[in-house]
Amino acid sequence: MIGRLNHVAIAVKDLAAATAVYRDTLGGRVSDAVPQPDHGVTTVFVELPNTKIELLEPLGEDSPIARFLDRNPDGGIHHLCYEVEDILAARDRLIGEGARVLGGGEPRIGAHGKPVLFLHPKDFCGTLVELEQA
Ligand SMILES: CC[C@H](C(=O)O)C(=O)SCCNC(=O)CCNC(=O)[C@H](O)C(C)(C)COP(=O)(O)OP(=O)(O)OC[C@H]1O[C@@H](n2cnc3c(N)ncnc32)[C@H](O)[C@@H]1OP(=O)(O)O
Ligand SMILES: [Co+2]
Repeated sequence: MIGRLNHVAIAVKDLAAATAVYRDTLGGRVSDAVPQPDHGVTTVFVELPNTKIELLEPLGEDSPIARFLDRNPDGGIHHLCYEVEDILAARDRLIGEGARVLGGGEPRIGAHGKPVLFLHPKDFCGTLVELEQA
């Protein structure tokens, strides 16, 4: 079911500083910062030859990454995003296997304009998993 690794997300308190680290210190190719109000984050993508790094900063009052950053004030790896051929079929299969699909199970449009879902970290080796329609 899961396919390509679309991105690895890193949550940070200071997106500009993190972007400078990936651009200047690591020599990465970074995108502009894009506010994603529906998701409560602002994103920067670092394009790599084989995948992407998604830098995330909280946006707004009840950002879903706020408590993660309280627990990890220096930032940290927040989630992995895998591509799937059919996100609704993947969702139904996962629910059938007892996995917790977050956000009521309805896909939402993510940073790449495609439907995404999130799976509870407690069901996936302590790792927050995002699925993106390929
Ligand atoms: C623009 C879209 C973009 C894209 O790529 O398209 C994005 O990626 S948007 C990314 C931001 N949005 C989300 O992350 C949505 C899904 N996430 C959530 O709904 C929450 O983050 C949630 C429910 C996974 C956790 O929220 P919160 O930390 O506030 O809940 P708790 O404090 O109750 O934590 C519960 C339990 O889970 C552990 N936890 C939380 N986050 C993570 C994580 N990222 N990785 C691993 N574990 C995590 C937390 O430590 C708690 O464990 P416990 O043992 O009970 O203390
Ligand atoms: Co993501």
